[in-house]
Amino acid sequence: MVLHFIVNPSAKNGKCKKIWGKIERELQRRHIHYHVVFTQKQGDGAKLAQQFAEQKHEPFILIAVGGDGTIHEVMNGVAMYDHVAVGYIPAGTGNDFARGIKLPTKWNKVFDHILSSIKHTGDHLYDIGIFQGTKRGIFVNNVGCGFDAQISRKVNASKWKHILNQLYLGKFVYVFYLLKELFTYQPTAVQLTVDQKQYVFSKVWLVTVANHPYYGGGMKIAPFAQSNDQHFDVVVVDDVSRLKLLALFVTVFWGGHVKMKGVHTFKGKYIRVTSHTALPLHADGEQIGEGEITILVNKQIRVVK
Ligand SMILES: Nc1ncnc2c1ncn2[C@@H]1O[C@H](COP(=O)(O)OP(=O)(O)OP(=O)(O)O)[C@@H](O)[C@H]1O
Repeated sequence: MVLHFIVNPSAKNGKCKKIWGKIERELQRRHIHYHVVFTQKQGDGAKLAQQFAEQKHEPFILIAVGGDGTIHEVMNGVAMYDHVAVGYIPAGTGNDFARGIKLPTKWNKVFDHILSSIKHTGDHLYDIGIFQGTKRGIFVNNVGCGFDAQISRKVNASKWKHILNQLYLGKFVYVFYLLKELFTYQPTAVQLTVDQKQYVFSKVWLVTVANHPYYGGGMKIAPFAQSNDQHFDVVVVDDVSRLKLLALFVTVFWGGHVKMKGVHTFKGKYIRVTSHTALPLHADGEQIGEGEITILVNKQIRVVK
């Protein structure tokens, strides 16, 4: 058997390249046949993954090495092909997908798990979500509408992000924009459809549609979400003061925010979010434009872990 890898050497501020070096030595030490390709820029993960899937006709395992952006791209490339099982070795800064599927934190433990799963054909099924707004695609962690998407949009556009990331101070850019938007963002009326039911909220800060609990590098935004139940958890934050929203960003680290007044939770397979204002949107932290969005549980993919 040959293991196929897609590695994003730039993930974790370039540390992923070193982690791959260690994985490669381990593969050679164990005499495991492997084939590796490296991403060179944004979008390569999806293209390379799709190329693998189209070239191969027998079932195979494709292992992504990088952060949430890398697994997002790889899943987008292979989600429609039933002969691919995906593995993931976390080597990013946030690693929410790894938390979501309960992977060990150390790469060598994940690697051992993958190898023993392969021997015992221990694949797990993972829900794949499809979003359709101004853009269409697959998400693996969550889709966000509103305040949080606005922060990630500002962070990604910031010239400071790259500079501070190099100094391992990238989180400060998030904190800066979180505080800035906390004082300037205008909550808006939102109509939400979850399966056949419709809800109207008047002052929405954010709507998150989550496949598993974790978000933004370990925040437990949807504490009860399960990535294999073929449903998504929806969290709406509506009509809370700016001060309370700040408190929410503390309690969210242990999932305590779901008990706060103004936080509403739902579960469904079909979710639609509309608003009269152009809501900023993200999928797995990547910008996907603004406006209305529809989200569906699409299918399940085999994950080796
Ligand atoms: N060779 C490359 N150079 C620069 N960027 C790349 C390269 N290959 C991929 N990318 C892009 O890097 C971005 C970040 O990658 P990724 O999310 O995996 O790492 P991270 O940001 O360190 O981790 P996390 O998302 O878990 O915080 C992705 O959007 C991806 O498209």
